[in-house]
Amino acid sequence: MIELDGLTKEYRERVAVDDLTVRIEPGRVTGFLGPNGSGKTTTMRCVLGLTRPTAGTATVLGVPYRALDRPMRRVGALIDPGARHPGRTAYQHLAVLAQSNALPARRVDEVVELVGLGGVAHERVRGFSLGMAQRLGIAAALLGDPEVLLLDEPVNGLDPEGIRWMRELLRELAAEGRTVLVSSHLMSEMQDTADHLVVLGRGRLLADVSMADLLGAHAAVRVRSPEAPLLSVALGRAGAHVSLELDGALRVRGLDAAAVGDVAFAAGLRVHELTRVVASLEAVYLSLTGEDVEYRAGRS
Ligand SMILES: Nc1ncnc2c1ncn2[C@@H]1O[C@H](COP(=O)(O)OP(=O)(O)OP(=O)(O)O)[C@@H](O)[C@H]1O
Repeated sequence: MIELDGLTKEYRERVAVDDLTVRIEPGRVTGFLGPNGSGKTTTMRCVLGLTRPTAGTATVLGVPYRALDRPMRRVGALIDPGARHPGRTAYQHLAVLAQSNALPARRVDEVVELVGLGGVAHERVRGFSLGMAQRLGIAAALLGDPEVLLLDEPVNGLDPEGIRWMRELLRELAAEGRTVLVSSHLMSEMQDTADHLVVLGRGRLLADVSMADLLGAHAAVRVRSPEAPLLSVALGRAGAHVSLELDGALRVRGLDAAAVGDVAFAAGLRVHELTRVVASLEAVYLSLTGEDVEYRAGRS
């Protein structure tokens, strides 16, 4: 469990995190979304005691991070994968971390295998690709077998196989009852990975919602009928919001597919297609954050 209460971080003339109150629950993957500069990394840094909040509190497992006994056994983080000694091998890097945190040396072998770095564990980190460096960062985060994980863009640099591996790993970790907070800009990936979403815009909380509820609220029904104008009127009378698609089909909100079929039947109108349309997280996210994007190409 991670709890933020009125968390605020101000830099000289910029509010990076603005009065953020939210609980990140265990047992599920929580996606942490927001446009560039919306405060995700700053929030994670506050939780990890790396950045001091201007106001408010961030606790993890009920206490501030710095008050945790043996923190690596409780909380794992991937926040700055570049921060490591380039002359060390992956194995040495993890062994130093394990030793300085009183973790058993065998755990190094376990996490090296877990993240798929077995073949390159004795190569210097200097020559690692972005994806290999990410895997090493994940290995370090998992070293203490922690209950809570904070991962800042963990799929950055991973190839499709790596992305799938990461998705399965995060889902397994959450299924084991851990708290998993993960930021990403890859919406299709997030849609397949996260159970819950926390969305920021300019440091403020825009949404704290389950994936099912968010996408369900934007679901629609697509219906084609040779009598579309009449069907549109009938659906409107039944309380639906109806719009016309480019190919002449109707897009219906406010009624599910069964209800749309029933309305058509009751009105004696023929239906040639009836499809439930699941919203994409990308579309919903863009409509949610549209006003709160700070950096946008081509904006005057
Ligand atoms: N050390 C710092 N000094 C001054 N401003 C900072 C500092 N760290 C972050 N900021 C500013 O705070 C805001 C939030 O940045 P942050 O990195 O937390 O956003 P983010 O949501 O993680 O962005 P991205 O998706 O691009 O990684 C940005 O405007 C950033 O420029």
